[in-house]
Amino acid sequence: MDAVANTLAISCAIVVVLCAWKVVNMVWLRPKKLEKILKNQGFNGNKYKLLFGDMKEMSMMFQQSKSKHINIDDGDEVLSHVVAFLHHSMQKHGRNHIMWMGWNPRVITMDPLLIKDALTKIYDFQKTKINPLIKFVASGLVTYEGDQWAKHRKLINPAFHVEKLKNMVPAFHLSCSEMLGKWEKSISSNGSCELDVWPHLQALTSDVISRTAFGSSYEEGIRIFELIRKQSILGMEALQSLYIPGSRFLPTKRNRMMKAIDREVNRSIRSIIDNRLKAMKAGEGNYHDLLGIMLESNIKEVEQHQNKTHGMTINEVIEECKLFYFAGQETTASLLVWTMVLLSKHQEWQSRAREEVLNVLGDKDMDVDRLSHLKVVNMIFYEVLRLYPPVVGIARKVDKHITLGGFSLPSGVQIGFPIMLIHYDEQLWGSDAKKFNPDRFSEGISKATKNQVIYFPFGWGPRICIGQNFALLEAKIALAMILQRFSFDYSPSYVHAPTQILTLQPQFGTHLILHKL
Ligand code: HEM
Repeated sequence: MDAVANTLAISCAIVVVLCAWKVVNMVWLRPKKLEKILKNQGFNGNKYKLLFGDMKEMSMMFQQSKSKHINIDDGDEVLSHVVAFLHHSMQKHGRNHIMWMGWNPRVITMDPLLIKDALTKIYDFQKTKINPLIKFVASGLVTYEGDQWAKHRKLINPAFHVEKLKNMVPAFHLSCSEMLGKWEKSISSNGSCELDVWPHLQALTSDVISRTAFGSSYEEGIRIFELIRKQSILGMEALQSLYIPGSRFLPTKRNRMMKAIDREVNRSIRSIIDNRLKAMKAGEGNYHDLLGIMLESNIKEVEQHQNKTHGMTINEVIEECKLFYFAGQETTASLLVWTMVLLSKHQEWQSRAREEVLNVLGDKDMDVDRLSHLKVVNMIFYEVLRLYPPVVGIARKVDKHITLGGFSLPSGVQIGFPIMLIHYDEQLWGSDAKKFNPDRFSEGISKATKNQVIYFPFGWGPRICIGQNFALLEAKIALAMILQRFSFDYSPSYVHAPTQILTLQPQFGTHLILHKL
């Protein structure tokens, strides 16, 4: 008996020692080893701090920046407001440096060749998984790797073909008309009104996703949008704090809320999909929406290979639908809101864009071919996406030893591509980098960037945003319709405070004066 008890005690002791060793290795020995390897190659950065790395300082700087109002004309102020920690650490440690995401080192690079190389090799440089709670906010295609990613990308691609997008123009148009109808009602007898356009633009892009994804109205999807918006705020909070492995299973308030929201969103989307599948079986309805095209592409693939593993499961389809809301809604609202802000500031560009819209479209119907002639509007969008990219940075990680541009990156290292810092960089863009100048895009993106990867608001390489044409078409229609009906300017109560809540958003709304034309 004693022998059994002894063996048990020794086994337990070994397990405890092994676990303790694993934890010590994870939070101290391994980070210190990686720090040494990276420092020896010239990457400077703050010294690794146990468990938190740079997270505490990052969170503190984020909170401090939130309480400040900034000068729209001062690019450095904008940067130190939006990406406070990164901006500060790049100034302190150089263009290629390291920062600590908890116990994981992240190499931040401003080098276009490294960016190009890493974003092309998608099998070597994979998405970072910082906090598993983020899966409640964005899962599906954006998070998959390898064969699973390739399969989903192939199945979802047809939904975003330009030919399919053409069929969605009436839905874009209808959503915009409804929003502008509300704006018109707010106009007072002097022909003007003050309006916070931010919630209206958010409602517009929600409405558009609802109609184009599900062919249903915003009213039906309203609960889904609200829930997904709440979920992104909780997700952003989770991202700001250190993730302790396994803590997602603890019954904390945030965990419980995120799980409850997720259950409810899944239930709502499943019911939409079930109804759709029934309608498809009965040969009813139109299948020109994202869900219809995705289900059709899925069914075709399964039939072609006579094998269900070639298609997506219903749960996977639900994840992709959630992703459309998340990835497509706030991002496009962000593009539109910063466009209105910058055109309020730069009235000459607002006039040029309106003149073009009236010349090209007049009172004719919107169609994709006519919209493609809006050159000035395009240049304005490119410049807005440069200065106010809805996604301010992306990251990857390496799971095995990789060489990148002569640097040796051991397994466990992450790489950060600070989109916004790169877009503002004077070495890459010239001395007017921080100024609003759509003319730089007058001969297209390749000319403006001299064919370097220094402009990537939609990401770059095989994993480039699948919805970029969708977003730009939607934004074009919305801006054209706004310019046809209104001119706009800042209200005295407008406060410029772009802030990152997963996407780049106006912290205090966007109060503008609208004048009916
Ligand atoms: C102005 C609007 C938008 C911006 C700035 C934007 C930005 C981005 C960026 C930067 C990425 C790459 C992320 C990475 O490489 O880590 C991405 C990927 C993605 N975006 Fe967008 N996006 C926009 C609109 C949309 C829309 C409208 C949809 C769908 C309705 C969408 C769906 C996706 C998806 C599914 C991915 C993942 C692609 C993959 O991994 O293969 N996005 N987006």
